[in-house]
Amino acid sequence: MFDTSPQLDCAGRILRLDRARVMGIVNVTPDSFSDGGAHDTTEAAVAHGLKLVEEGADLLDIGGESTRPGAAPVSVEEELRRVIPVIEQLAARTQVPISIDTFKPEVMRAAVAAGAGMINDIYGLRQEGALDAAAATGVPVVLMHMQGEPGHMQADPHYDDVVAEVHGFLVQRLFAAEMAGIAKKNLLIDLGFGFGKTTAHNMTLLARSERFLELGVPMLAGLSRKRSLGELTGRDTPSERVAASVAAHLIAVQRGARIVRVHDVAATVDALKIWQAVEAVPTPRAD
Ligand SMILES: Nc1nc2ncc(COP(=O)(O)OP(=O)(O)O)nc2c(=O)[nH]1
Repeated sequence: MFDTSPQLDCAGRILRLDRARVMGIVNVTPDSFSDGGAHDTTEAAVAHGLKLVEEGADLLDIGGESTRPGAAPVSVEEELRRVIPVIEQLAARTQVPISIDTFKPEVMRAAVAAGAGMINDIYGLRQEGALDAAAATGVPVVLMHMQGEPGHMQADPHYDDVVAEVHGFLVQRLFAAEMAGIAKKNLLIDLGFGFGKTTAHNMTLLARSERFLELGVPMLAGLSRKRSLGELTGRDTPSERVAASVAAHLIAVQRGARIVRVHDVAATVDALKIWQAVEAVPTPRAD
């Protein structure tokens, strides 16, 4: 029987989605909310990426601009200076697919030319030129929901029906991407936890994740160390939210997520091994 499970061709590096996959976060930024400054030189970022692959990351997500509320905007030149050397070195020194976390078309093109095999866009390709740039690269694209802009999205997020509104947004972005020439097999969605949402909104979306499976594309979930997890646990320091992050991503996988975007790769890989061991238990035959 041929393998019918979906897979992504990330510029020649195949990411099989026969089981949940772990995307390790490499923020080459001075101000990311949970690890800003920890890896903001090329050497430190490359070393961190290699460590995450050692820990079991199935792919890496390289980011050069923090999206946390109030983060300083970064120019195209500065973002390229930060991410391109890291992508080049990681692509040369590891076999896993490399994703670029950017919404700028110029960075998308340059990152793929440098060896990235996936685009992760928190704006869902809404910036001028992003649809065409992503289509031209031919690599898979993550379309994420965000209400508002990073600078003020958390001021007072409001929805009449957060599930319906996020669903409608993603339907529209999937349509726009396909109209721009991006094949549906190269599209993924992300509910955008923490991007213009309260903790209640985030938990509602997590609880109803399965609602989005009907869109027919793999779902990515990114709750790692986020503020909502801190609110629910009382853990004010992002690095103290590992258990909460693992729990949230396990639930996301149980409710349909195929990729989880995490800072804490080793802990997440271990948790998913338990999940997969239980999933592997055959269903008893109905006699
Ligand atoms: N697809 C996707 N991409 C994302 N990029 C950044 C962040 C924010 O987290 P982080 O990168 O840790 O922080 P910062 O944006 O401050 O660098 N979250 C997501 C997410 O949930 N989904």
